[in-house]
Amino acid sequence: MSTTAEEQAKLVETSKRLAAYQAVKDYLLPEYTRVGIGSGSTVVYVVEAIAALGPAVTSKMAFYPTGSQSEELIEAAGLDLQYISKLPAGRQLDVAFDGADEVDDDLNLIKGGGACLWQEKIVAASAKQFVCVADFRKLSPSLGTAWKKGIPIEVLPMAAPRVLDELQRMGSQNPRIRPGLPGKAGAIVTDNGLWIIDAPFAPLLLSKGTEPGDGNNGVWTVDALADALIKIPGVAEIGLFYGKNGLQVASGAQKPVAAYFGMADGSVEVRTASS
Ligand SMILES: O=C(CO)[C@H](O)[C@H](O)COP(=O)(O)O
Repeated sequence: MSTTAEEQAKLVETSKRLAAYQAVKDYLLPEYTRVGIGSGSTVVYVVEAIAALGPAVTSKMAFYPTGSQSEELIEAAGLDLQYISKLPAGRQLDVAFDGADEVDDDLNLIKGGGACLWQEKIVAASAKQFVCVADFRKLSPSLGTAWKKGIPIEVLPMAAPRVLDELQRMGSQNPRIRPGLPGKAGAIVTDNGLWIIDAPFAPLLLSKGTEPGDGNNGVWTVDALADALIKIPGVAEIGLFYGKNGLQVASGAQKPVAAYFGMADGSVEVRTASS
């Protein structure tokens, strides 16, 4: 049976909400005091689920945003807004929730569809546990399969032409500076005053158990590509969240400990990191 675009959009929203409520139920413990809040449309439901717990649970918690959108979400929900820049050295967030544009079988992520990737990575890596929430469209065997717009890369504007050249040399097909939203002339400007380049690559190989793909034949493993991208002069941060997961390192993990997917049949699929 075919679904209309409107029905499909409703299904997607329902699945985002299901994933968000389940993730909050499983990972937001009442004793927690510091919580990271990511960006995007799925995180709206995370904040809704948290606010629904009421002040008896949330009043002892501080919430740390990943940009101006999540700042507004936290404030509008009446939750205590704090900043990661004020988190004392040696302290971590108890948990951080965020969405993703694509999630592979190894829980590597593409993020940055909403242009918030740099702060998102800092907040995720500042948390003891990073939990991803998404709808069924984000599940993918390998990054670059479902999300075709390219890997979001945050760049210093003056370096953008050189970065584009280098990305093409690395095999990216038609990397582009992301334009501003309707009504804004020129490039999109991030919360950090930088630009975003979207760089499509051929689907990325999982790093685990694979010969390192170094791009020589146009094929990269996630880790090899990420390590190469972050070294390009002018690149501030990349939208690949990769490397070790939160079970393997005490802090600094970019990969989630668990990813929650709202499915089209109304169930929630949970994928957890293996050690
Ligand atoms: O990385 C992000 C923003 O930079 C978002 O988490 C990602 O784009 C997913 O967004 P949505 O929940 O709207 O699908």
